Amino acid sequence: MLKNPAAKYPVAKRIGLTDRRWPDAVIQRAPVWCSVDLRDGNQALIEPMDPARKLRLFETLVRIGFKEIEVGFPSASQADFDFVRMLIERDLVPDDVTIQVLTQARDHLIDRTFESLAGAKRVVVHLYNAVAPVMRRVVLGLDENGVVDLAVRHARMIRECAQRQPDTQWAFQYSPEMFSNTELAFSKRVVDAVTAEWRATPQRPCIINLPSTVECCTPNVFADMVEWMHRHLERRDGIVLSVHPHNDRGTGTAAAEVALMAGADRLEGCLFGNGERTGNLDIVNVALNLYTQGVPPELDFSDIDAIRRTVEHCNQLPVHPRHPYVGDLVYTSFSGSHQDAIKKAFAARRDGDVWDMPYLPIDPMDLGRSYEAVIRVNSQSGKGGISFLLESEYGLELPRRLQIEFSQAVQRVMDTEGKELTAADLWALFEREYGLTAPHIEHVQVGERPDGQVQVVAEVVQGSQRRRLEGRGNGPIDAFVDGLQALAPVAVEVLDYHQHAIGGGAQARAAAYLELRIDGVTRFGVGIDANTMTASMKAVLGAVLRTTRFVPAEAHALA
Ligand SMILES: CC(=O)SCCNC(=O)CCNC(=O)[C@H](O)C(C)(C)COP(=O)(O)OP(=O)(O)OC[C@H]1O[C@@H](n2cnc3c(N)ncnc32)[C@H](O)[C@@H]1OP(=O)(O)O
Ligand SMILES: CC(C)C(=O)C(=O)O
Ligand SMILES: [Mg+2]
Repeated sequence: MLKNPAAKYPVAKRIGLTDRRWPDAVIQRAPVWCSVDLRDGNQALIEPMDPARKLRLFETLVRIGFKEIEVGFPSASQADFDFVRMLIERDLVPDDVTIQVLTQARDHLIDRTFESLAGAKRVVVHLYNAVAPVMRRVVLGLDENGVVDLAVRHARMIRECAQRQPDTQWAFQYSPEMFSNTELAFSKRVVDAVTAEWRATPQRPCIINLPSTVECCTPNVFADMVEWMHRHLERRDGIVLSVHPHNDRGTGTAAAEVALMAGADRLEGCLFGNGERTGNLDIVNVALNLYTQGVPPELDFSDIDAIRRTVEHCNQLPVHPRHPYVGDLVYTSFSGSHQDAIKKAFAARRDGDVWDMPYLPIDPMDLGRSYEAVIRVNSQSGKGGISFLLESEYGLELPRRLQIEFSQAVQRVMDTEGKELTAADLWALFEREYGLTAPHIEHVQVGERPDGQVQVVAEVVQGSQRRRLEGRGNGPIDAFVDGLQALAPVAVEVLDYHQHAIGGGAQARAAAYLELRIDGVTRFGVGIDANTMTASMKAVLGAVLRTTRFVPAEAHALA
């Protein structure tokens, strides 16, 4: 790399718009959206879409709610020509949707374009030619007058072709290609000449589309350029001002948003940002940015994964796992402090609250995603994430000190295995750690003795062994602890007790969490059972068996 890049790359330009208004603007409504997936997106694919894929994507775009869809460059290839014919001949374009087709400013291409459009109901014919200095010099070999003449002659040709097909409702669009690399005064000159040729009026507006064909400046400079055009173009009230950002600097979304603030009415882009090189503007990104600021985007992404699958199938390109709003990992927190905040915010959330969720800019449910992937546990995670998964997947509401205790057990596993632990892994570890599978307690009888004390009789089943337990005390847990002495002679003191139901109705079970001091060591026991009392006894038994074993069975054979 160069020590002085300015020797090779020109220093960033400034527009000098000292009274710019866009920084204070707020986007209050959705722009007119135009999908260019089937043209700009398609022309950038390793293998352009076959007709079946094109049609599938077209139908998806319609379902999402696009009213303007650029369906191809019909003069470029037989495939694009045939696709346009198919849409028209099979009447596949809904009444509220307008198809758009692109053509270069070249006579034979315009003729072929109109040939493809015979019988169409509504069409935007999109004309472009390059206007940037490098393109004038190197590609077209024309001076400024020559480029204006090229644009106007072909704009006229389009108007005349359209007049010969009066049954179609025509609209015209012009793009000064490489607008972002062009002197503003020259862009204005070409555009004014084209809108004059098309006689643009508020009643018959045309679309002027300003492309950052190659994104080459910071978004604020692009915004200045758009605002300058917005304020200086002739016949502005007869123009729908559109922008077509690409993403070469990775700021396509920002450029589009500031362009809307600067006066643009319409955005062209592709789903998930497919398109030439680094892609076109990602329409989903901008639409959902609006949504998360309370503006209805007028596009429906309520099953975003189905849309992504279709787009991946049609483009034969994957969507990155970190892609905004849609990637596999974008609603997932691995790190402990994020998980802790998310868990607490979910617990504090009430129906009707505004969305104010740390680390989650949108409710995944709104896009048809679940909360399942919101928290995933690895070595960066803490108690919050672990207990969130046990609660959301298994209904366990662990008390805080148990969360701390269990997270240490999880961390020990993490330290040796270093892999992600799923909710099922955590559950298996929890069952093992707290002895939830064995032993069982059966035939529990709780009664009151003549002296007012409570008596508990139960059977403890461990593998093939059955052990009788009998004890008395001030309450059932006290009596159970007393009975346990004969099986496992340890000092047990109950420090704290939590309990809740898991599930509801006939299937409901109780979870009991007891914090005990056993021979001076503080430990938790966990019990789950259909019966509340049995759940508590299981919790005591589980905690005792975490510290000691039963005395041999022979000494206390079942009565
Ligand atoms: C920024 C964009 O996305 S613009 C859209 C770009 N999309 C595409 O190019 C995809 C479809 N394109 C194609 O299939 C072909 O390029 C075609 C059919 C349009 C033209 O094919 P060809 O006639 O073989 O020309 P080729 O592709 O080599 O294009 C270069 C010619 O077009 C001319 N040209 C390039 N841009 C323009 C323009 N905007 N207006 C007029 N002429 C142009 C060039 O000067 C060159 O002319 P020359 O042959 O006299 O030197
Ligand atoms: C045809 C034009 C609008 C284009 O795709 C671009 O300049 O990027
Ligand atoms: Mg483009």
